[in-house]
Amino acid sequence: MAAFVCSGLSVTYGGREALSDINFELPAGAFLAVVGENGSGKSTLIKALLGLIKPSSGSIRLGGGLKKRDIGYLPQQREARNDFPATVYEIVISGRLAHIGLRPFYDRRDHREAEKNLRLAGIWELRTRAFRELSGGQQQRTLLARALCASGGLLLLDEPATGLDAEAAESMYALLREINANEKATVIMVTHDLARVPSLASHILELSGGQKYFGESAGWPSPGAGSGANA
Ligand SMILES: Nc1ncnc2c1ncn2[C@@H]1O[C@H](COP(=O)(O)OP(=O)(O)OP(=O)(O)O)[C@@H](O)[C@H]1O
Repeated sequence: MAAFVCSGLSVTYGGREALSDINFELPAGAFLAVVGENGSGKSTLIKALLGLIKPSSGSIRLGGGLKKRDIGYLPQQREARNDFPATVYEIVISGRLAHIGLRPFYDRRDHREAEKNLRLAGIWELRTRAFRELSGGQQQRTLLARALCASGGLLLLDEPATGLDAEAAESMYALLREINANEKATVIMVTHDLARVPSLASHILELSGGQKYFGESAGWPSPGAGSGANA
C-alpha cells in the first residue's frame, strides 16, 4: 500500500519553476529522506504534500484512506523560540486541534494521546516546564510530540536536527527510527545530513529542481561518487 503517490508534480512561484516533474510512490511505513542542495525544492515539496501550496501541474494522492489532517508536521526551526509562554504540555496537546472539530475543549482521548507522545518523545518529566526555558533539543522533542499528536500515521519533518549539537541530533534520529519502526508511522524527512541518510532512511528522494534519484537507500549513489540520474 502506498502512503503517498506523486505524479508529474511541478510547482512554480511567480512563473519560476521550483519543482519539475516529480514522480514517486512511497510505501506505507517507509522512512523517506528528501535531500538536495539549498534551493533544490525540498521545502517546496513538503509544502505541496501538506497542501499548503498548489501544484502548477501533476497530482499528489494519499493512500490507505489517509487524509491531509492525518499528517503531523514539524516545520523547519530557523531560530530558538524564546518568546513562547506556553508549557510543554499545552504545546503538545495543541497537536490535537485538527481532530477536535467543533468541540470547544480537549477530551480524554486528546489527553491520552498527549501523555503517550510526551512519554514517547522522552519529555514527560518536562511537561509543566515553559517551552522557552528548554534547550534546543528539548524544544525539538516537544514540537515532534505535537506533530505526533496531530498525526494519523504520517509525519513530515523539515530538517528536524538543524541547530542541535551532535549528541542531540543523534538522539533525535534514534527517536525518529523508533517512531518509524514501533509506531508504524510513515516518515518523510528533509535533511542536509547526507552522512546519516543511508543508515536512517529506507528510501531517498534527491532533488535538484527536478528529480535526481528516487528509490531504496541501498541503491542511492553516494553524493561523493557523483549521483547517476535515476528518476
Ligand atoms: N515563497 C516563495 N516565493 C518565490 N520563490 C520561492 C518561494 N519559496 C521558495 N522559492 C524558491 O524556490 C526554490 C526552492 O526553494 P525551497 O525552499 O523549496 O528549497 P530547499 O531545497 O528547501 O532549500 P534549503 O535547503 O535552502 O532550505 C528556490 O529557488 C527558492 O528561492
